[in-house]
Amino acid sequence: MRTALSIAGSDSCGGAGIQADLKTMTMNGVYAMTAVTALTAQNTTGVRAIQEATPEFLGQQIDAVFEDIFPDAVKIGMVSASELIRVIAKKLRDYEAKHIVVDPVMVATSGSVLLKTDAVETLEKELLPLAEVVTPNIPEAEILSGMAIKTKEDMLAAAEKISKTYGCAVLLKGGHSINDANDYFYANGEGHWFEGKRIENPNTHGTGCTLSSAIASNLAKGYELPKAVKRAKDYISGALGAMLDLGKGSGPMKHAFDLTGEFAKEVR
Ligand SMILES: Nc1ncnc2c1ncn2[C@@H]1O[C@H](COP(=O)(O)OP(=O)(O)O)[C@@H](O)[C@H]1O
Ligand SMILES: Cc1ncc(COP(=O)(O)O)c(N)n1
Repeated sequence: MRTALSIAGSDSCGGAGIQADLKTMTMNGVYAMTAVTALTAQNTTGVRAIQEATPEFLGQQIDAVFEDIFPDAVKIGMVSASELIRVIAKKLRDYEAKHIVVDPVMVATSGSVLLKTDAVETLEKELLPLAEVVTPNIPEAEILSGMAIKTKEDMLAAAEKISKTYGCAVLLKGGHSINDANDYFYANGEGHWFEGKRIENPNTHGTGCTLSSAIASNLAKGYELPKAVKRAKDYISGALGAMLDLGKGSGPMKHAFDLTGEFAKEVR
């Protein structure tokens, strides 16, 4: 069985972070492992408190995983502090980790800041150059590219700039635009759109986490990056389309929806 490691924060309400990653990887037929960067006391209305792991303890979790069950892919989500980012980057370099997907989580859907301001630079310098693909949403891409993104053309320019600056592929997610759910993919000097049908579901807590861990799962299974992204888009559409409605705020998605076609055959 193929394996994947999520290095991310825990979300007590189960919709985002480590919990979303475990559900997504499992549903995508991959054995999931974790290294927890922080605990959050969080629900669908917001983040109430954050308790970071110490850098030493985070390093020990990563060692424990790599020395025993070497992951076929690694997804990195919320890492709030520079010291934690540095430990992750060092370990991934030392172990020569494969298929690294970086979701540069900065602000939760509810508006809470999940990455300290001074840590943005560390993330850019230390983690992005290790990534096979980075998956910013529009506000995150504005920070990484230093450009305002107001139009489709701005999305193309920002994705190209991020890719060329950090030497990785970029999937710039359009979930925050009004009319569609089209994401722009740029790699090796070429770009194209991954089109998604916008689903009228206000419950989008954990969409970014889910998409990035679905991409990591597909890379772990041996799919090339563009196909891994396409399948991850199909997965997120299924999870949003299952129309779960829980909690008082932006609720989580349903992962145990009926998988069809290719997916169903693989995970059975
Ligand atoms: N209402 C929606 N309908 C369909 N796809 C969506 C919707 N909202 C977000 N997505 C998709 O979910 C993925 C995560 O996007 P986004 O919500 O922008 O990320 P984040 O959670 O990091 O802000 C993207 O592929 C995006 O296109
Ligand atoms: C622990 C943790 N990690 C990440 C997110 C971002 O969630 P989203 O995918 O909705 O942007 C979150 N709210 N909590």
